[in-house]
Amino acid sequence: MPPKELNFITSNCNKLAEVQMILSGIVPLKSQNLDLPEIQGTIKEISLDKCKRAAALIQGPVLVEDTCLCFNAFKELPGPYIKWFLQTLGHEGLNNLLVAYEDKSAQAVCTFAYCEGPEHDPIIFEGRITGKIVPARGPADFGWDAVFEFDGETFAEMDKQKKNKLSHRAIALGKLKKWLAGSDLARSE
Ligand SMILES: O=P(O)(O)OP(=O)(O)OP(=O)(O)OC[C@H]1O[C@@H](n2cnc3c(O)ncnc32)[C@H](O)[C@@H]1O
Ligand SMILES: [Mg+2]
Repeated sequence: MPPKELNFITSNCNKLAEVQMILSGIVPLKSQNLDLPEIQGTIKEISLDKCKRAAALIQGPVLVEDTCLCFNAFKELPGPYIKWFLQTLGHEGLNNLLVAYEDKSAQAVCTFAYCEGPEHDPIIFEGRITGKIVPARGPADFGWDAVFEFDGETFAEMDKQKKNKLSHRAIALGKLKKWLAGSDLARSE
């Protein structure tokens, strides 16, 4: 039997709110608040491992997501370690890291992984958007949104609906939606 809903495992309520908005009317979404251990590795390896851990814990189908912020001048670091960089250095510190470089461009990368259960291989959906790192503007309530500028606006200044149409997360979920449209999961709604 195909699952009738997606179970998004995340400890981040801001991510959850965006995923709820983007998937609204597409597929029923439930969520469990778990902060899963994250390995070191490539973006793909981290998401695959996170998904397998979640499926083993929940003993059922799960959707997980990992977000990276990759500075091009830093050859894509901090990447998956952005959470710890942000927590330690703050918005100003992220800007200071790039002071010595002319290239302030950065890629926001969102990688969803879905699997049907502990015995199944996860499927990956990635979304990527290029912007630049700027001094903070707008509300500081979601991660690095205030220092990531895309098309003249930081994500924090941007209307939520607009962010959720064009963001790294929207691009990744666009791929997930296409996959759902061709799968039993989408038909089971
Ligand atoms: O439980 P999980 O889903 O892992 O939630 P998390 O908050 O630990 O998230 P990550 O491990 O993916 O770390 C990504 C970091 O980037 C931040 N972040 C994620 N998506 C973002 C977005 O769209 N805009 C700004 N910051 C974001 C988030 O707050 C973290 O500090
Ligand atoms: Mg995390």
